[in-house]
Parts: sequence; C-alpha cells; structure tokens
Amino acid sequence: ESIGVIGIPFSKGQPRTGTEFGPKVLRLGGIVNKLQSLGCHVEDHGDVEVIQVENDDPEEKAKNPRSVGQTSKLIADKVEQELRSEDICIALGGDHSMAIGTIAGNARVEPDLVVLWIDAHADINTPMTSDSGNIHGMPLAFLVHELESYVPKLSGFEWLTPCIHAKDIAYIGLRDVDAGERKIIEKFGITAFSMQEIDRYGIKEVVERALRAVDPEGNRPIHLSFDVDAMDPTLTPSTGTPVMGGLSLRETYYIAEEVARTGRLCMIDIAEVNPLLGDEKEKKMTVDLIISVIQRFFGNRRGG
Ligand SMILES: CN[C@](CCCC[B-](O)(O)O)(CCN1CCCCC1)C(=O)O
Ligand SMILES: [Mn+2]
Ligand SMILES: [Mn+2]
Ligand SMILES: [Mn+2]
Repeated sequence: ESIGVIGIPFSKGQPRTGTEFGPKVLRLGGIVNKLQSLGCHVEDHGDVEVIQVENDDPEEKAKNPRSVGQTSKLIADKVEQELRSEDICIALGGDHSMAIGTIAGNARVEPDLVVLWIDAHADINTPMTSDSGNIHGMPLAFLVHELESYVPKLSGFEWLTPCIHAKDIAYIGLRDVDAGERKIIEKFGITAFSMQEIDRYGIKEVVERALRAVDPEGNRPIHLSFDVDAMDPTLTPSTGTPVMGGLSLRETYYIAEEVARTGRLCMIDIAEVNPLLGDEKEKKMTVDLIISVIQRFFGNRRGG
C-alpha cells in the first residue's frame, strides 16, 4: 500500500513548548526510510500550516481555541486530500489536539471509520469538565455526536461537526482519567480497556475485545490515534504528561502487529512527542522506540 506522511508541528493544545518539534525529530530518526526499507511506498508530504492567533483568549476555559480550531481545519483539509491519493496516512504530531483535524479529515473519506485510542488518558473532557483547559485533553469531545449538545461552539471551530459515535471508539492503556471523563465513558458506554484490564486479561484478549467491540464484522477502516504517553515513561520519557505503569514495549508491539494484521488501518496519529523534555539519551530512546512501533504497524513482524 502507499503511505503518505504529514507533519503537524503544533503545540497550542497544551502549555509546554516542544511538541512542535515532534515531526522534525521523527523525520531525523529516519521514519520515512525505515518504512521504505520494509518495502512500503512512502512519500513525505511535508508539514501542515499551523495557525498562531494573537490574543487568543480562552473561551469556556478552553485555551488557545482559535489557534487550535483554525489549525484543526487545515489539518482536516490536508488529511482529506492525502487520503484521497494515498492508502494510509501517518500524521506526525504535535500535541493530541491534532486528532480533531485528523479524525474529521479521515471521516470525510472513510465515514464508517472506527477509532482505537491508545493513551494513558481518555482525552474526552468537554471545556466544562476539563480542569486544565488544555484542548489536548478534549479532542474526542469535539468529534462525538453524543456530546454535541454538551460542547459549546468555540471560536475557530465553526467548521467542525461531530463525525463519530461513542460506540465507534475503543481505548487501550488508560490510567489517568478525570471524573468528568469517567462519567462520559459510562454514560455513553464507550469501550475502555485500562492498564488494569490489560493486567487482568492480557494484551491479546484486550486487543481482540477492543476490535470486536467497535468492529464486530471486521470490515471497518481503523483510525489509530497513538499518544506516546500510552507507553511506560521508562520507554518514552520525552512527553508532556507521563504516567507510570504504562504499556510495555512488547504490549505496544503486539497492538501494532494485530492492527496491521486486520489490513484495515487507514490512518495513524503519533501524538505528544516532546523532544525538549528529557536528556539526549531519553530523547533518542523515545524517538527510536516510537519508530520501531510504527514499523510494526506496517508489516515489520518480530517473527520475520
Ligand atoms: C487527564 N486529563 C488531563 C490530561 C490530558 C492529557 C492529554 B494527552 O493528549 O496527553 O493525553 C489532566 C487533567 N488534570 C488532572 C489532575 C492534575 C492536573 C491535570 C487534562 O488536562 O484534561
Ligand atoms: Mn496522554
Ligand atoms: Mn450529529
Ligand atoms: Mn492523548
């Protein structure tokens, strides 16, 4: 299949500088040629233009709404364009607010998509339930039909309408979920496998149950949104909201290999790489392990 890579050098969904350099360090880590070496046809389509609005005052406690909303529109347009010419798109972020645009854009091409959200966090706060006001903790709330009446139309988001249903989402890796998010997950019956379920059932069972829950017929395109903080911080320390007790490298490889085996992966987000956090060794380990995980989504199997 043909793979298109886009960069999303964006950081306004959260307060720390550094995620804007995520695309750069992943490219320098050799992501494009390491995928080409697997026999994939890979083309790097450069970076999405990001918008930084002056005096971008918070609305409903959500910070930088105009910068995030306007950038998300450009992301959606770029992803839509990409997916009309490539089989698969890899979006290199950038903070996780990027997923507003990547999922909205993907859904224009694949309206029947399901979302696997690999993350320590649920990222489904509304502006009202969020205690930080950081939009990287809210992306799914802007995308889900069932939350439409709970999420105010912020400046910059006029273009966006919800495009997925709660039942189309499955979480793997949760271990830091806010009270408001817990209520939303329960109220709408969102499929959620925290680290506790992974310890109870094992990763094989969790991946099988997650896929069966969102795609029982095994025929829907998969949008996989990978927050690098899903992995244990000893593996990916260069990220802004690390939480101990995360996915092992083997569990992460297993997820990637099983999703690859479906043959239905259409888009991957790689979110929350922040190369300004950690020392040189930690930055290199973060980048190298992420690239090794990405390779597993594209046919690189441990068994050869
Ligand atoms: C759990 N929710 C947080 C973190 C969101 C992380 C976004 B991601 O993209 O990296 O996953 C944390 C909210 N507060 C919890 C209590 C302590 C202060 C932060 C939020 O800011 O909404
Ligand atoms: Mn996270
Ligand atoms: Mn609707
Ligand atoms: Mn996230």
